[in-house]
Amino acid sequence: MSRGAPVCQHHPACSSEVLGRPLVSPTLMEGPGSVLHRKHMRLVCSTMMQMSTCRPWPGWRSHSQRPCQPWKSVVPCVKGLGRMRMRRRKCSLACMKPLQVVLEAWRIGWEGCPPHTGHIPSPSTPVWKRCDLLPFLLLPLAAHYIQVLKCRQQCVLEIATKPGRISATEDFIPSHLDLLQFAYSQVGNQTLAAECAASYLLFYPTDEPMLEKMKEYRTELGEDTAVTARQSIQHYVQRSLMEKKLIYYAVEHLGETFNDPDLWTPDELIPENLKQKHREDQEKQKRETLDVEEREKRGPLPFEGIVVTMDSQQMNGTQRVVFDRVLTESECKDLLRLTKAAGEAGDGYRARRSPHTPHERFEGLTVLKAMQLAQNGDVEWRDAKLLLQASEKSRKIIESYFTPGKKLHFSFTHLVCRRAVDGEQEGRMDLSHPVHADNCLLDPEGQECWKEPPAYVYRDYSGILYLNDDFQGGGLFFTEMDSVTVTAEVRPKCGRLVAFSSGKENPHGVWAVSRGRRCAIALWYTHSQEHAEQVKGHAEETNTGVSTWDHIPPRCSFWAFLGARPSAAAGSCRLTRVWWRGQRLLGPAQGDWALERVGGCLSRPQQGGFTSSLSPWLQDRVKAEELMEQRAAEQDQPGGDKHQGTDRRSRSSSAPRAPSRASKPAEQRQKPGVDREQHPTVLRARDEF
Ligand SMILES: O=C(O)CCC(=O)C(=O)O
Ligand SMILES: [Fe+2]
Repeated sequence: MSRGAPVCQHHPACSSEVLGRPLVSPTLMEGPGSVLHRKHMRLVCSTMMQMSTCRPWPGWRSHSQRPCQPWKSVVPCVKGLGRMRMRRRKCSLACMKPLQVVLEAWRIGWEGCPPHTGHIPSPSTPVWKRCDLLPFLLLPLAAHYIQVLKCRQQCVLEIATKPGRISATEDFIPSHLDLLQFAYSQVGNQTLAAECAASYLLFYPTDEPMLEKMKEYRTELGEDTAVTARQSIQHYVQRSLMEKKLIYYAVEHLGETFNDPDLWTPDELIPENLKQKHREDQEKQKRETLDVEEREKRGPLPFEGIVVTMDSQQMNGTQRVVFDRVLTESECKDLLRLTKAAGEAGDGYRARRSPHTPHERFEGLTVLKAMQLAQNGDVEWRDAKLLLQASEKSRKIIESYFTPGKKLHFSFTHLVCRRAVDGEQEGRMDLSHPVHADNCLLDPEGQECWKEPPAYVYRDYSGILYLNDDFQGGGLFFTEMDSVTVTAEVRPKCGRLVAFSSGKENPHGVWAVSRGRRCAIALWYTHSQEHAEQVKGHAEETNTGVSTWDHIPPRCSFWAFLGARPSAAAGSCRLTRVWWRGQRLLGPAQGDWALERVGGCLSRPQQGGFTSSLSPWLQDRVKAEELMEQRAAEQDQPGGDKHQGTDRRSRSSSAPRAPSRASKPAEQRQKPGVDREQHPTVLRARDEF
């Protein structure tokens, strides 16, 4: 990387350096094909690279495709720079519009003023023609001007935001120039490479690696050859610096605030009190980083018998771990029995049978669905309860390992199986689950992961608790941000829990399941109380006619409306709109579906097109736990069925059962003879929940 430390710490390629472990060893950092070389290739400019035709992906088996030559991207990259300039100019002009209006009004007022002072206007003169008041107009005008400057400063974010995205690429222009200088040097155009390097140095004048590069270019081009930065970049930097100076002056003296979009703003421009805050933020970030390192030296796990099979280091990444023996063979069998019912329920993926690949069928079961099935007598209570317990056990393990002392809440849990569709496996080249990150939208070309909807941005940790290994394929793998370089693989097996932080540091995917059925409990956790699956009273319903985002409680990240077509049959409702921070994600803005009946806070965005009862967002886990409690209370009552059904109690996992609704009397269906006492050995000594 040619960029220096201040930028480096914000750049994904350097993030592991910040965490204390260099991503690449120095020997790997040079020469074509080196890690550094590849990293450069994938930098910001790749938005414009034509890589889609030549990019392989994990699972790709054809040898016919061309290797990539990303430095061919110089031309689109240069074009990109031109387009960028135009967009920024347009944006700046738009910022000036309100100022022009005010200035025009002012000019009209000023024209009527006599050339000398001391003019006393008559009281009936309109305010804007009161020349004696003109000095007082200056203050609002200055405030207005500062707004214009701030607006212009934000223009860089507009050009750095890809179409369809909400968040901008950090340090966009300097990164672009950095890539461009590299690409030019690769194609042997040292003059333009040097020009780009000089332009880059306008942003980061003390950047050591780039200064080094400049020296090399000068030597290659001859000391007499003049190397200057691009004029457009010179103007841009000069003007931007001037704007920043004025804005920061206003911040210091007029109580303005400013969210500087640039990382390159020189330190000396920033007022002392802001610097102080900046330093404190950095300190905090450093402390958090250290905390992560510190946490690598973990304390004892909250359960006996569990082993850490692989840690982050062994998995070539950060915040990754594999635990074994989280479940016993018999527990896996019990849970697998539950998955049979999941096959019919088709829940968990919102009833989509093949959300990721047509070559596999996905069958899922949420904790609530499992409890409801148990209530109906379709599955065993103990199996449904085990699902709740296993997910809580995993939560405790993950919390104690990654975030001791900081509560992790459930965000979403489902038991999910992927079954290879017979006759559909021949020549298959896709994945069971494409490479993704769990809390952001992975953009491998841009080397970014966008933390914005529809990603589940509030997820902090992910866990997958595997139940079996009698299938072909189906390994979990981690990659770099490019989504192709595999850094670690995990083979599922009963009782194995893989856990990792849900962010961009952990892109992952699942190899195709080419034979059999692979089952696991997928778990996501959050630090945010707001998004916790189990917070009682969080979900709410209202009939108060919320119709715009302004009416929605600020603590809600998402808001959904349930509505019915005026002509729809009574009770047939569907989710008609979902809002996220003022933006509509789903459904029409106004009009034909406008008959909203109920609105409510969502803990996660609901993806389109499902029909449901009135409260689809009511928290699964709360309800599941309530059902469980209800069930336990029923059994505690004299005459409760804990005195019945000993046959079930004594049945072992190895004796297959076919739970059948028809075989049970109706009253027993509600309370099959299982209670907490019946499974003291299912989870071991310290397994209190
Ligand atoms: O099942 C697995 O191993 C991973 C699944 C996964 O990554 C996901 O559901 O987000
Ligand atoms: Fe995932």
